[in-house]
Amino acid sequence: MSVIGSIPHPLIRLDGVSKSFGSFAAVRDVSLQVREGEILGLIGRSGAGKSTLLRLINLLERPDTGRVFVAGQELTRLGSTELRAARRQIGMIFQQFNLLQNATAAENVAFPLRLDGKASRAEIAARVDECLALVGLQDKAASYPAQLSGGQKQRVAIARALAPRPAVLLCDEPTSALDAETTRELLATLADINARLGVTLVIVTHELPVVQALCRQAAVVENGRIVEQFAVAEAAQGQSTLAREVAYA
Ligand SMILES: Nc1ncnc2c1ncn2[C@@H]1O[C@H](COP(=O)(O)OP(=O)(O)OP(=O)(O)O)[C@@H](O)[C@H]1O
Repeated sequence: MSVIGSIPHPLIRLDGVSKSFGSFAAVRDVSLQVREGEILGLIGRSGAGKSTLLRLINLLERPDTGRVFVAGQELTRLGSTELRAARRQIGMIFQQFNLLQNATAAENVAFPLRLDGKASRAEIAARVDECLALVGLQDKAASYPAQLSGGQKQRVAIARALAPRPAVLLCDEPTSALDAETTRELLATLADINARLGVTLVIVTHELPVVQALCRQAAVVENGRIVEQFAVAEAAQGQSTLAREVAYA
């Protein structure tokens, strides 16, 4: 099923992707296209397969069948060295932030750049400053994760994900551990990153307000399939009751 129709030169394209865990089919024959600069929400009930679908985009989960393309490259054909290089195009953030606890905010942001081994110390330091500024955390460069609030930790995670200048940012329930006010601020930061840097966002959430606040497109995931896809502005006018039911279930 092609849910966003046929987009010329989509930035992300999944073709007939399936993934099972043992005998359980978590994602079933999903096809999806995401245009460059898009903000797409994947919504649905717990266990519907949203996170698995997201992780198939950067091959954190390898599909059993189907093909995955990002920025014109078929990831499902790449060997491990090429895949590592291709993944620089794809940043990711998680519900529980996944920061290195024994490293400062600046060291966390520098981590992917150090791993990459291409930039000089001075270049890394400049990029770290830039990325912490993007998320409004320059003054926390020397703080450790334990000294930061949940919202600040997620901002460090965003800065770290952006450091290698990805084209795509995958967000797996990025606000589920945050209160309402912090959620609003974080979603504004993500919208700003999309607008200023043109980074394409794909965000998994079970909260419809998150989709309404941030996304332009939404896809409803149910039993491992995309069962509905819609433009969020239309849904706000009351055209998608299914989405509302699913998200609030
Ligand atoms: N590594 C794994 N091994 C076994 N089963 C898994 C694994 N990852 C996911 N699953 C199962 O696949 C199904 C889909 O999981 P997934 O995390 O993609 O759902 P989700 O829609 O993101 O739900 P949630 O919001 O609860 O995370 C669930 O039933 C889950 O238990």
